[in-house]
Amino acid sequence: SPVLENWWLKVWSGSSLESADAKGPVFYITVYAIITTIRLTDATVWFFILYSGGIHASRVLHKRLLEGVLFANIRFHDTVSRGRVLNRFGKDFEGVDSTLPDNFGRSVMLALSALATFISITVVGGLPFFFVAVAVGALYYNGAKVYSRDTDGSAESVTKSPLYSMYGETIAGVTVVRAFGASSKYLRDMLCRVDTNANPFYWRWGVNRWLSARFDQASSVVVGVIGLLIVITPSISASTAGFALAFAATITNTINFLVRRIVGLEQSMVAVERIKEYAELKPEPPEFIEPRPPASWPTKGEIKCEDLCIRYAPELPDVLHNLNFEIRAGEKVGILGRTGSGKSTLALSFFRFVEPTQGRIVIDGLDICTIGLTDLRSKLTIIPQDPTVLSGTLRSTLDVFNEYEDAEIFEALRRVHLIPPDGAEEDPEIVNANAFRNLDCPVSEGGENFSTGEKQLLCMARAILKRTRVLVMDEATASVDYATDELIGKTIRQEFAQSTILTIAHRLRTVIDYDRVMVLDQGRIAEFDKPSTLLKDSTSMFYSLCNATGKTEFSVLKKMAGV
Ligand SMILES: Nc1ncnc2c1ncn2[C@@H]1O[C@H](COP(=O)(O)OP(=O)(O)OP(=O)(O)O)[C@@H](O)[C@H]1O
Repeated sequence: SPVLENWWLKVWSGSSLESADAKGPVFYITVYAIITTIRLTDATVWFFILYSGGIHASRVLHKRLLEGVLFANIRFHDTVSRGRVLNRFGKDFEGVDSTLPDNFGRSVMLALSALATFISITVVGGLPFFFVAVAVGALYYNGAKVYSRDTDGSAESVTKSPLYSMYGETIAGVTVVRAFGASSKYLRDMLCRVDTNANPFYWRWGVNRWLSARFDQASSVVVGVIGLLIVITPSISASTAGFALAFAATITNTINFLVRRIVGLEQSMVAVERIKEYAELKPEPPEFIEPRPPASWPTKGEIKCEDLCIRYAPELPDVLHNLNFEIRAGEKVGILGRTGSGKSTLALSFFRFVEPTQGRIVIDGLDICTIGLTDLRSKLTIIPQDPTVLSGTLRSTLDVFNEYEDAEIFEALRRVHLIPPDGAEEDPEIVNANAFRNLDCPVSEGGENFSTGEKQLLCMARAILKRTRVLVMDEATASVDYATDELIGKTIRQEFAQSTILTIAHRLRTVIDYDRVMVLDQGRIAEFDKPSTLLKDSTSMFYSLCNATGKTEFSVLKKMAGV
């Protein structure tokens, strides 16, 4: 269109000189208006198509990224900081949403415009103009190469992740940071990271200005050379000369912006590349595998571990070494061992958060690696070390899938002693103050409005509602007082009388009356027997663990174990 407009201006300006039957100004203005209207409509449609396409691409990419990150294996979440993930969803998507379509559209438009300019100069001016155009092109190309090399768009993105990470971590740990009087240190660190992140931006604009200055110089040369050519070529008409000069002046501008847009496009594509990297992460195994296990699986809760070896990543050493054991249906087993002996890893392996590198886990005759993750995880219950409660209401926390009646939920809360048993005498003021009586009571982010012990009890109530055949508890009552722990212990034994229970415990009282205890030592089973049998053997590790609790506690433990 600009070429058409300029061409028409040339025709118009040359008409009175070159032809006898020149038309009136209304004719020329009308044609010029039509050309301009076409140009405007064309640009509007072009940008509409471009932005609709951009938004569609963004949606597709966002969906893929979200699925990629949500279904990525646990190792990814272990090793990649939240800041990096947030950066992909934030800054990188901003690039795809807003700058990518614009850069793409304008790059194409400017490239076409530059091409049209080159062609018109050549057609109108002949071969000398063509050679000048090629020389100018080479000059610009050289500048563009330096510009592209020096404007590394990824630097801005890469330095943003530590900023996000630090922001998140500092906000989450603000009380600890203040308690240690480290606020100013963190502020300084944060400002350092902001500087590091702002640096590439500053230099990018420096390079932009360099490019403009360089191209302006080139522009002067081009206009000068064309002016000289016009002067020494008397055969060129005044309108053609004006046309060539007008284009020479605009071409520098066009190419300047073309180069900046192409480099911008390159940088926007870096964002796409980064999003694609996370969208194509190795996912966890499938949710469902046909044939699916029977709906009633596991009916008994028999567990068999055969030669089980677990490691967190191929490059890391084994954490569990060739474990072989069997747990009978309905058996209650306590798992003990020093810190780092692999207790939590064993618990996680039942849910395939870490996959066995060797061996297998069989529950009721079914190798758990042969079934889908949803089927597996919905049939077992884990109460993890770190109680996870999401924001919402008490009801949505306890009954995530909206499956239970209010009465059932209250019953579960009663069983974990968050509300007193039916018929118990209560002070009306306490009744009103007890948040657990109201299922619509708000639960803030991460359950911050509850104590850790209360959160553990909420997780326990959730498990009671679900009531599965296999229950794994990882220090589930570590933050609960002794008296409540004992009451919970009783509840668990009643509610899960038919279920197999594996309990990781630091408090020996929790597991002392269990059927058997397994003592792990550096990822190997050191002892696996009845607590009373192990207590009778003064050389056993279990005996020394109990003995280490002190004289009084040791005699209580012995009594509880029936020794
Ligand atoms: N996500 C992880 N990535 C890599 N190694 C891990 C990971 N989690 C645990 N480990 C390693 O596995 C070993 C066993 O850890 P695990 O958490 O199973 O011990 P634990 O007996 O449960 O300890 P604790 O009693 O402190 O909870 C440790 O040496 C630890 O370094």
